[in-house]
Amino acid sequence: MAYEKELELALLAVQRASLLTKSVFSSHSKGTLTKSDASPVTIGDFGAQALIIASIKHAFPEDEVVGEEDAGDLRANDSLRDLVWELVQASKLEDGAAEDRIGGPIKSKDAMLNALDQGDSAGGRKGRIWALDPIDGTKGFLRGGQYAVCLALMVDGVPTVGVLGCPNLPVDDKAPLDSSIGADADSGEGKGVLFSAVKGEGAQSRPLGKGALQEAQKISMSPLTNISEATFCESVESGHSNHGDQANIAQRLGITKPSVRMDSQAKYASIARGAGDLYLRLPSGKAYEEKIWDHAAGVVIVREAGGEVTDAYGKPLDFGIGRTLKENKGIVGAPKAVFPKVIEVVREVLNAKA
Ligand SMILES: Nc1ncnc2c1ncn2[C@@H]1O[C@H](COP(=O)(O)OS(=O)(=O)O)[C@@H](OP(=O)(O)O)[C@H]1O
Ligand SMILES: [Mg+2]
Ligand SMILES: [Mg+2]
Ligand SMILES: [Mg+2]
Repeated sequence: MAYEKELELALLAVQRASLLTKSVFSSHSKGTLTKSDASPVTIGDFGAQALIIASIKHAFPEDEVVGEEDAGDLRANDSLRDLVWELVQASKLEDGAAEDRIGGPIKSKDAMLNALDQGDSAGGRKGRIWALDPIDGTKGFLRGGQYAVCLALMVDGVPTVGVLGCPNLPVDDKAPLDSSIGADADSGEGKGVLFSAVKGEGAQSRPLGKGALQEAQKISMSPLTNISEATFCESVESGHSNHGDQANIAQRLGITKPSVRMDSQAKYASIARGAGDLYLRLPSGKAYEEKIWDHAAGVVIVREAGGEVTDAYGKPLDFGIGRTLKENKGIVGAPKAVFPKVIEVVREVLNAKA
């Protein structure tokens, strides 16, 4: 199998970081800060990024990383830095051999800050670059809703290996997807899934455990024959995608089921395993460049499960031009068989506004 070592490293690193985020949710003060774009970041985001980058650099020292966070706030705030350090030290896989394969514990506070700062790659079209979102859906995480730890390896600008850790999704791939899934105050007890895919090799899910990797099973998108029976997933925040346009598209497709709103790339995971069908993310109107770490892992997983993902105009997503998808607007994901119909209707709705 291609990229076997990269996949195992990504699965174990995402698993360890997902366990860190769960421990922040259940027992720590979350150390929440507000970033310059008014979005939240917590000690969970910092700790998860440091651990994952340390694992990548242990196994593949030459690889670059495009990560959402950096160590700036921690370098300026001693007590926050100490909180993250405590958290990082406490986050170990229960299986010693698995923990060793991802490099074991980070050696010092300085090493932790340096790892965090190594997510500073400018991205690009050449070579091996990892895209990392240590907590996607930070607002969902804070509420006890959906969030995801997201890691993808891009090779020459093409997402090639993708892993999503979704601690608050049900283990059962076919569990019904209703609108309560993205809601608040989920303890995550008995839940947690690791999704993964390698380009050309299919997509899988397995329970999110605490030690060695558990057995995986193949996932695939639902063989949707009647599009009016589709379930579509969208963001919780109306500022992140246009709920009005999305409702309009659903109506034109004859969809009567209410949308399922949830934070994070848990949306991609949910359609990839056939629990939902469509992912609609229409531009919210404000000038916004989608970040590659918000999509790269989910896109490989959906494609390998039998889906297609492009921007809202049907244009291929270009992950090779930097840290953002600046040549794309919005995102649409659907099973391959119905994708052309979905894009046709999305274009109609966008053209009607132009
Ligand atoms: N204006 C705007 N438009 C589109 N997207 C934005 C915007 N602002 C932020 N973001 C990014 O959205 C990430 C969360 O996306 P979601 O689809 O999960 O949105 S939501 O949280 O459910 O509302 C979120 O990821 P995290 O920061 O990792 O939580 C942001 O990177
Ligand atoms: Mg963020
Ligand atoms: Mg994100
Ligand atoms: Mg994030």
